[in-house]
Formats: sequence, structure tokens, C-alpha cells
Amino acid sequence: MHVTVIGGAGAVGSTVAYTLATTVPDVELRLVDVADDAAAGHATDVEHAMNHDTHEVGRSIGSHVSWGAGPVTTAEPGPDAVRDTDCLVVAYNVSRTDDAVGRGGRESYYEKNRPVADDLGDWMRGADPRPVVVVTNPVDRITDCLWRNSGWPRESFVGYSLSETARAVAEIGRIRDVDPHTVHCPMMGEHGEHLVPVFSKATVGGDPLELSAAQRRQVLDYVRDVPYDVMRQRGAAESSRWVSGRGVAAVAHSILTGGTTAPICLSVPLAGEYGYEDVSMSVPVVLSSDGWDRIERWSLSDQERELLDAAYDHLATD
Ligand SMILES: NC(=O)C1=CN([C@@H]2O[C@H](COP(=O)(O)OP(=O)(O)OC[C@H]3O[C@@H](n4cnc5c(N)ncnc54)[C@H](O)[C@@H]3O)[C@@H](O)[C@H]2O)C=CC1
Ligand SMILES: O=C([O-])CC(=O)C(=O)O
Repeated sequence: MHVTVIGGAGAVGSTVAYTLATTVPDVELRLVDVADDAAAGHATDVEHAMNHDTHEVGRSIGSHVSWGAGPVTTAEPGPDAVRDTDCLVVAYNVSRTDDAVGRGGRESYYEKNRPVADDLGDWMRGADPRPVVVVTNPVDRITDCLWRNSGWPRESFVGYSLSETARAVAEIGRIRDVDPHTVHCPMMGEHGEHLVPVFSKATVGGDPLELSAAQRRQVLDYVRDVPYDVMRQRGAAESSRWVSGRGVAAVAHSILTGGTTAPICLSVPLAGEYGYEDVSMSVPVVLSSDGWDRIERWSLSDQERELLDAAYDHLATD
């Protein structure tokens, strides 16, 4: 199983690489980054992390044996970087300024990240389609841009937005005083201010979740605020590498092992589903070994539909 991470020396890219290296047997990784020295340093370090499985103490944590896994290689950005791999993870970021750590900050990366997506899409055009997990922000717009430039099927592309669910269940767990692992709350819409918690499909312990309007508002505010709180606490240079790294690695692994039976909300290019087209945004998709193969049509509450319309209106404007 070969995975290429574009932006592999970054906080999220290197965490995705580490997570795959330490949890997936027989994984091979390629780190692609303009920061070539940093990429080489991460490649050496992550490859060594796999070698703990050669002794009993190393095997006592986690359950797999990664003999046969590796190597972890590096490559410069360019057309060859998107060839000869089973899955691409796109997690580059051109630069982040200190003032980008407030609500809505993700949008401010678009101007600088868009030209790289244009180049990357051109390189994809010359290669065979393969699944692409997009992380780079603003993720809905970058996913759409990569898809359009690549000429690959839209089913190859998923934009990562699962951290919202991981964050929402933490807050719901606190509100309801339950273990967050018993909660599920899917999130549609934009990875940003226009996210849409699908409370009508949310469950606790398998039962429908009951929350007051004020509690729903509290969950929404928490999910909007917390990534920026984390950035402010750690410094603007890196984002939420742990929740994102694990979630992205899980999406890539799920695709590479055949996909899902149940839908999961990720950002995909829409062609009329839910009445929207010409944008990518998070909707429930069933993953397949090529990316995804089906968008589920959920019946939404009036309020969820209103919020989703607002997400579409926002993403449909440049
Ligand atoms: N969708 C989501 O849920 C999340 C999205 N993000 C986004 O992921 C991106 C990466 O975040 P971090 O890892 O925290 O940033 P980072 O700054 O730590 O890493 C970005 C990496 O991209 C590299 N890079 C820059 N231009 C490049 C190019 N042309 N080709 C290849 N590599 C290039 C940089 O050298 C750096 O190593 C950001 O856009 C961030 O906003 C981050 C977390 C969650
Ligand atoms: O804004 C960022 O770079 C981080 C981000 O998307 C997240 O943690 O959800």
C-alpha cells in the first residue's frame, strides 16, 4: 500500500505519515515537500519508528508487525510526485500569518494555496486517476479546484472534514455528561463557518440525541472556535495535527482497504445532489477503493436545510 503525502514535512502531513507508518502493515510512504531537508528528516525518523516492531517491547504497543513495511522516501514537487502511488494525501500550505488564527481564517489561505492546486491538478492530468484525500484549506474550494484541473473523476476526490465530528462529540459528551465515544453527530456543509451539524441524525448510545436550541448553538460555536483556540495556544505555525492526522490517515486507510458500507461526511464535488452543483462540500458519501461511489440523500430538518443552503451560497461565490 503506497501513500504519497504532498506537504509531507508539515505538521499534518508528517502526522499522517507517522500514523500510517505505526498502524498499517506493509505501508510505503512518499513525502513530497518544497522543504526537502525537512521532508528527508521526517522520512528517516518515521522509517525508524517502524523498526520498534523488531523487539518485544515495541510490539507491546499496537498490534501489527510492520516487517515488510517501508521504505519512507521523499520526492520533489512535480509531475512524477503524483504517479506510481495508490493514494494521494494533499496537505501542503504555502504560508500562514498570525492574523489567520481567528474564526474564518481558513479562507485567507486560498489566494496562496490556489496556484499550487492549479499546478498539482495539471500534474494529475498527466497521470492515472487514484484516490485523493484533500486536507489543504480552504478544503472545499481546494478540493473543487483540484478536481476541475485534474480531469479525474469526481469520485477520486474527498476533502477531509471529519475533525468537526470528533470535536462535536467532545462537546456533546460534556453537555450530556456521557462518554463522547457513545455519541455520533455527522457534519455537512463547509469546513468553516458554514458547517452544518446534522442533529437530526445524531445519536447517543444509539438513541436519537435530544438537545435544546441553546445546547445546539453551544455545540456549533465550540466546533467553530476550537481549531483557532488550539492554534492560538500552540502558535500560528501549525494546526490541529493530532485530530486531523489521525482522521486523514483513517480516511486514506479506509479507501485503500475497500471503503465503507455506511456513509461518512466528506467534501466532494457535487453534480446536483441536494440541489447543488459547481461546488464541493461535505455530504454523506460511501467510500470505495477508488475514493467514493455514492452520495446518500438524507432527509434534513428545515433548519439543517437552511444552513446547508447558506453553506452552498457561500461556497458558490469566489
Ligand atoms: N481539512 C482539515 O480539517 C484541516 C486542514 N488543515 C490544512 O492543512 C494544511 C497544512 O496544515 P499544517 O500541516 O498545519 O501546515 P504546515 O505549515 O505545518 O505544513 C505545510 C507544509 O506544506 C509545505 N508546502 C508549501 N508549499 C508546498 C508545495 N508547493 N508543494 C509541497 N509542499 C509545500 C510546507 O513546506 C510545509 O512543510 C493547511 O492548509 C491547513 O489549514 C489543517 C488541519 C485540518
Ligand atoms: O484552519 C486550520 O488550519 C485547521 C483546520 O482546518 C482544523 O483544524 O479543522
